[in-house]
Amino acid sequence: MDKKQCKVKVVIRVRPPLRQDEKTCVSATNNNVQIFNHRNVKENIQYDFSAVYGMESTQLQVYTDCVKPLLPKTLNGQNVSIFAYGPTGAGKTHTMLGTSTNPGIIPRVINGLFEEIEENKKTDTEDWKYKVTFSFLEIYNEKVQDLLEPSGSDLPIRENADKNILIPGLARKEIHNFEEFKNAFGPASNNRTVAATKLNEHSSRSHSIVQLTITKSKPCRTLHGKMYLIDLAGSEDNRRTGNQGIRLKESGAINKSLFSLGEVVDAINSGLPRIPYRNSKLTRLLQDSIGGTCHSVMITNIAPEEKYYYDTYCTLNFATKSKKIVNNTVVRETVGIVKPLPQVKKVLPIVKENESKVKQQQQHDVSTDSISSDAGQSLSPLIKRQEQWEETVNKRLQQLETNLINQMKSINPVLSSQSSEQGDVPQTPKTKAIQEMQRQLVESQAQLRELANKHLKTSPVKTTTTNPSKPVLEDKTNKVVPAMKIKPVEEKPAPVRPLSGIKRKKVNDFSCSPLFAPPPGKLKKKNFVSSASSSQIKELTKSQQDVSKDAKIKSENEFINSESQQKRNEEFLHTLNTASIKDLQSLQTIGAKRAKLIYEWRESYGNFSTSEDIKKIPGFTEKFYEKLLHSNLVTAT
Ligand SMILES: Nc1ncnc2c1ncn2[C@@H]1O[C@H](COP(=O)(O)OP(=O)(O)OP(=O)(O)O)[C@@H](O)[C@H]1O
Repeated sequence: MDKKQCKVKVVIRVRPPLRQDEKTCVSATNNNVQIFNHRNVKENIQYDFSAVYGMESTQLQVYTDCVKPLLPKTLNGQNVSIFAYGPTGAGKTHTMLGTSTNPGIIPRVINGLFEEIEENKKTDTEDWKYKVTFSFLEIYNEKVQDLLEPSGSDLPIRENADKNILIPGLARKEIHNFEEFKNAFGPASNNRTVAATKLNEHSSRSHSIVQLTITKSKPCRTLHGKMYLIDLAGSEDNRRTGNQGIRLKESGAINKSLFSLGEVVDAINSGLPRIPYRNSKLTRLLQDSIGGTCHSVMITNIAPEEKYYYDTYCTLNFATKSKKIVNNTVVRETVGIVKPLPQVKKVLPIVKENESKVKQQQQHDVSTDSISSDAGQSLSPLIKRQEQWEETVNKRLQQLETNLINQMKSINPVLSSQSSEQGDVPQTPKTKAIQEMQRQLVESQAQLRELANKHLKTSPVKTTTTNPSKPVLEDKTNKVVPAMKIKPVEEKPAPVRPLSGIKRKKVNDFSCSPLFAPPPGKLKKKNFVSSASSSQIKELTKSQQDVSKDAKIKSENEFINSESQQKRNEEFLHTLNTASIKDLQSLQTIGAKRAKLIYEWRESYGNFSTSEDIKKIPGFTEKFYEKLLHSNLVTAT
């Protein structure tokens, strides 16, 4: 079989505006979609696809072009999947199901199959027998549910020895004509999980899947074909859907499985050897019908209204990524209204270069099979290198520290526990020795700070002195890019305090400088005190010189609680609202994709009123926000 046929074909369908007075931002021609950013009138983005169905397109046209040619393949033992993808309210259900007066793909396929069978029977030279069965299921909140015979239980997905995917217990109904299908499908549709959201009165809250199996047999030979017709749940921006509670939970499951589907489509269309089918029920189910020797079409539905701009933009990017790799000819270009032509020429090579980077990143992602919400975050090599270095240093420090604590405890566990309870250490020769030890500790802390400052001046991530108010990052290619301010660690004398008072703070309660940010969750909260003989102190002193984190932790905690935090916060918000993609990327924990998302969100919806607003961007979780805020506020010092 021609390998090209195994790719996922991606087409676009634009639904007409639902109200005449709504402003639109999409224009479609045969192979091209343009979207206009109402916030930036100079910008329109163009996407090329092998097929684009505009607002005037009919159900018949979409069916005839995209689906009908695949019916003979199913009848000859091949697997096919057709799915409608897009944001909520963009026309997926309309495309797949339609209405009684304007039927969509599902009813047309059933009719078409029986017509095709009749035609085949007329021309078949051998006595083939045909059998068509259908099942109807939904995946709701990652649970597989039978819609033909609902039982409420989550059906398992299995793979047999021939690598066919099966759902034991799923009802299957044989049908001989369209009427029989309609009679079974109609009532079953009422079992589907549908609810009203702010954007769609009848929003599908699950992926609904019609599975058709077609058996063509004659003595000693049987061909098994399978066709999936899928109305995917809509990708959702919960800021606009107003989803809460159960709707919000549904939305999380929907977005996660769509993300997995995107990964699978990308992997297939990139020709990767390993496809991450197992990351969601949806992709697991589709394993034998998408990629490999199967034929798949993704009909990408978009809505033309301005209010859908960001959804449309994201959806087209999702679709373009797939399409780009299939044909290698897709051009995504940003054209200035004033001088469109020269800009087109300039942008093309950059897009190609980005394509190869994206491809490399995808290969890495798929090989590690990661689909966490952080999967989209790709750290720049510069920051990665720095993080690796920090981790090594931190591990070493932790090890030394643990040794020190253990040794102290082994020296005098009784005193250790007493002191931690009572807070005071009696003045004995041993405690004097401790005080000496503390003094040395403070000294070594100071030494470490000095080293840290030296490192900041010489490390690959460095500040320039030309304009202290606006430091820059310099990368290996000697390109100078603006960055967040990185100040050297402040030279504050750390107060001498009894060891009994030292309490380790949980590492993720604070974040140290870029040099010494500890890996999360490695240190545990500990109270300790010790006393030691002078010989033992000698032994420990060497370790203490390396262990100087306490003073650092304290000074940074002081900073976090200081008044200037508010100012830093404002600066951080300012960066979010004004920085270019490159600048955003230079923030701690923000990778290329997230930087782009922040930038695009800002372009679409305007400035963030608080830094917390970035949680409204899909994929920016509370946890990520806290990590981002914390590390950048501290880094900025
Ligand atoms: N091509 C079209 N022509 C006319 N009306 C359409 C078209 N596409 C969609 N609509 C109408 O737009 C509205 C939303 O469409 P639909 O319910 O199909 O969206 P959806 O993408 O399935 O949304 P959800 O993901 O929330 O289920 C419906 O009222 C539908 O009739």
